[in-house]
Amino acid sequence: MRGFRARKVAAPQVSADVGSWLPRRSSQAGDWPVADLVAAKGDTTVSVVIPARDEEATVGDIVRTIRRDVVERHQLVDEVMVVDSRSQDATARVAAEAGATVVAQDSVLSALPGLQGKGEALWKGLAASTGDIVVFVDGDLYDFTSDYVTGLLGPLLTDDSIAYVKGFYHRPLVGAVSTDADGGGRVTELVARPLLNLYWPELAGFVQPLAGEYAGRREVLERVPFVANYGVEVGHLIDILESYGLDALAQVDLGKRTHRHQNTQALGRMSGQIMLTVFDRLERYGRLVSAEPPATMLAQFRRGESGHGVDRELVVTDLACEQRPPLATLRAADGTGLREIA
Ligand SMILES: O=c1ccn([C@@H]2O[C@H](COP(=O)(O)OP(=O)(O)O)[C@@H](O)[C@H]2O)c(=O)[nH]1
Ligand SMILES: O=C(O)[C@@H](COP(=O)(O)O)O[C@H]1O[C@H](CO)[C@@H](O)[C@H](O)[C@H]1O
Repeated sequence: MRGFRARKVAAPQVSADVGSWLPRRSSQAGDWPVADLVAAKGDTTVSVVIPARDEEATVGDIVRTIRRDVVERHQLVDEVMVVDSRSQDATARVAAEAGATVVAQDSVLSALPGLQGKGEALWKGLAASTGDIVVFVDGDLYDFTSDYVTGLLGPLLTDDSIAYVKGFYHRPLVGAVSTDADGGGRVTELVARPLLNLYWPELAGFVQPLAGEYAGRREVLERVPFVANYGVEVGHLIDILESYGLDALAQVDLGKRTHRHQNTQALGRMSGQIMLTVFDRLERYGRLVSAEPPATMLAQFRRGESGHGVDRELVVTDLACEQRPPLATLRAADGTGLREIA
């Protein structure tokens, strides 16, 4: 019998577009020295907006680090704002004592009914802040450094063709007794990355598509909707890709990110919110038309009082959420500057 010759099968590859985008639009925080950025800044103004719900343990150090390094020592950042997202703890006081401008989420654009969620906090922070460039930083970070801010600003202050920059990092999963060096980003690895690779393979090059640290030009951020809950990040990536193209997006390696982790039931709800956002965008951009809209109720089971025939507590969450419209449409409709109605 002739020797069996395995058919040479080419190794799977990302698309040529992603393959060329990766080296062209990826950098590291160290590529952007703060002195170069101050020189490049000119009269461009920069706001850092920190969404914070019950982050009294961490928000103060984040604000102090930003103020020390890139407000006082180097005049790179013009505004440090914390959006108090209906906190039940001392987040607002801790942030104010650290030197942040603190706005209560529901006090911004208060003529509108307030919504619950991270995206709502970000949208309100965008409306209340003033910078030409806005940097978003989560308020639950443990090893935050101002490199996060300079790294995200680098591409935006030096290349007008870039509209939005995502951070990426190694993401340890810090447990009570051990740490998994790359175990973090569970929703990213189990939900967001597979969905984006299946339906928006143009975004396959993003190392951390759900990164909570990112920055954008106000003129772009005010022209995209904000999903009010945890779907906000994936919604941004898809909407900005569709409206501005892949080359308007970039990413910067910020090293390592350690943050407060939610439990898996909470991440199950986050996953559902992200999936609903992706399904909404699939319909919106005509990439998939479903015969039936997805349901929005998520039933979860946890230890607790028995019921419904099982020795578990049944917890049902409605994952549906509103999407805040692009802020620019509010201004257009109102005919005044947002600042007046913020
Ligand atoms: O309704 C919300 C939910 C979250 N956050 C903030 O958004 C950031 C990221 O949220 P979280 O840590 O809950 O998400 P995770 O990082 O666990 O995915 C944190 O600073 C939260 O305090 C907020 O301001 N309002
Ligand atoms: O990336 C993820 O899988 C989640 C959960 O992270 P961990 O598994 O707790 O490290 O965290 C991110 O996702 C949220 C939804 O997009 C963002 O809002 C968070 O800022 C980000 O931390």
